[in-house]
Amino acid sequence: MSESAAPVSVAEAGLGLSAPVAAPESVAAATTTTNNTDTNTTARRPKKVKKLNKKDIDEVLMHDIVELRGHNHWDWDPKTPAPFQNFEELEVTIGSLAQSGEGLALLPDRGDGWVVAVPFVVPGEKVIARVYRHNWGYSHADLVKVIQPAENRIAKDDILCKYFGTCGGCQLQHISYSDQMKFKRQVVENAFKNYAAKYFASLPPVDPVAQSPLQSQYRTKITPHFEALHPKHRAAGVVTEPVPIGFLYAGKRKILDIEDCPIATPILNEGLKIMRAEVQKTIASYKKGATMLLRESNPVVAGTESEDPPKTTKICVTDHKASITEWVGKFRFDYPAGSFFQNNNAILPSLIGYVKQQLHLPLSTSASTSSEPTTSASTDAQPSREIQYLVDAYCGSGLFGITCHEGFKKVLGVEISAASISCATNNLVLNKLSTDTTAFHLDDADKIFAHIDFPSAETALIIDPPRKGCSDEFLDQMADFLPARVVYVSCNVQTQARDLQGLLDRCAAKGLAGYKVEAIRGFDLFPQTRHVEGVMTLTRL
Ligand SMILES: C[S@@+](CC[C@H](N)C(=O)[O-])C[C@H]1O[C@@H](n2cnc3c(N)ncnc32)[C@H](O)[C@@H]1O
Repeated sequence: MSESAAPVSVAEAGLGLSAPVAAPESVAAATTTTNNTDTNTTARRPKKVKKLNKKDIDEVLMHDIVELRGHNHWDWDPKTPAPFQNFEELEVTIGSLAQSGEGLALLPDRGDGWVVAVPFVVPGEKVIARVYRHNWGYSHADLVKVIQPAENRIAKDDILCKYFGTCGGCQLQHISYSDQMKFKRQVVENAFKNYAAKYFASLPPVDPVAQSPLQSQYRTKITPHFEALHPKHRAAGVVTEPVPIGFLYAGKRKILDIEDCPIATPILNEGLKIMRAEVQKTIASYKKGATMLLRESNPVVAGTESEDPPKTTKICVTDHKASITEWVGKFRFDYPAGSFFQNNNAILPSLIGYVKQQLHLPLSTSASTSSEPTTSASTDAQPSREIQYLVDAYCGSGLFGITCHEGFKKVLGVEISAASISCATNNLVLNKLSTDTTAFHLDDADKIFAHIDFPSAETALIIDPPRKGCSDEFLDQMADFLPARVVYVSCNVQTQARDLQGLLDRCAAKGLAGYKVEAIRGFDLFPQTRHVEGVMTLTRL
């Protein structure tokens, strides 16, 4: 990271979120949110984990707490008791926004500088928070009331969803979309600062986050839950009132009844109404609760070739095994409803266009351009002369291998799920790609290079692993093979940054120059939530 792009807090980064100001009339001056009750009085010390995984959200939060507190939190005495009564209500001023989307408030006079994490707030705001769970030097709290809202808090009437602040699905609807983009850029930067710390000074500035064309009605998959009736009521066939069907409350393992989700596509909300009615009618037949699946699809006969993408009608599919049909630009993908596919179709053309550009950056020159992502998945990117082969690791049903195949002599995808590989192979046929030049293999990505005879100096590698990131074995073999270009796509920027450091460490241990990081950029696949997709491009030195 260059001097000029030195890390700054979210407030400093130009969000204008820091100064507390008088409440405009229209602003929600009082916001009551979740009422968590699972308090304990002893602080829990998280293990300082070497291998970050998706459960380590507390560890990621610690980095934000250290930044706010200004001294090393890892030295904090774990025996320090939480300086609060159970469910104590406190007036606090929010100092920064953590990557979890929670606001952090430092209480210098409590417990040697205790920190309180409060959801649905904006830096600079003065709020009443009720603490309910204590960790190592910080406590989680519910937001009780905003007493001095920030100028840029979205007015209550303009907030997208009436369940915002109660539902655990979205964290950011109370801040504008442009502020969400600044926040997410900072999340990406902080991930590299904290998890690729050894190499942070040499990284290029993190590019602005690419926006989603749709900021609501974008999710093509939702999974609402419901609980079964109490056994006593079920046995007696007594249904006193409808069961809640929806998503988890913020901070609680309890289901909030939701009849409409504004970030889901319209057809999914129509499907949700029908499914909710059916579940209520048949609730007595459920011995256990369940998670429903609703996925948007295009109405074509699955597996058969068809014309151009249909422009209008969509359908809602609820059977896990049924086949979904989805277009990304000119490419068609069929896959089982229950398997992985990206959930924001609207942004995929620009994500794919950007990945194509990055794959084909010239190898020999410094290509640290922060070019805007293109808007079409069929971008005619010219292949660099040197790169001829593409490996798509963790390929799923072939999204990157198929959409990015142009300009490569051969493309090979590897994936551990047999169902996904069979879809990827079928998708080759549907898109009329030659199976001589593009192929998908069922295997563990950890053994990917054992089967590849592409020359490494002419090979580009796309990595798109699950949230836990790459294994040590995967990084070992990557450092042995040394592909000329790597484009790493990830829904977890912390594990992505950790893997960068792991790869560069391995190269350094072999006395190799390793890789130059060309670009790091977030893509907003998840508007209104704290999540961001990271894309990082590397060139072998
Ligand atoms: C985030 S998804 C990406 C899929 C695909 N690139 C896409 O965008 O649709 C990660 C994929 O990695 C696969 N996967 C998980 N562990 C794997 C492993 N050890 N080897 C190969 N594939 C794996 C999962 O089945 C899943 O399809």
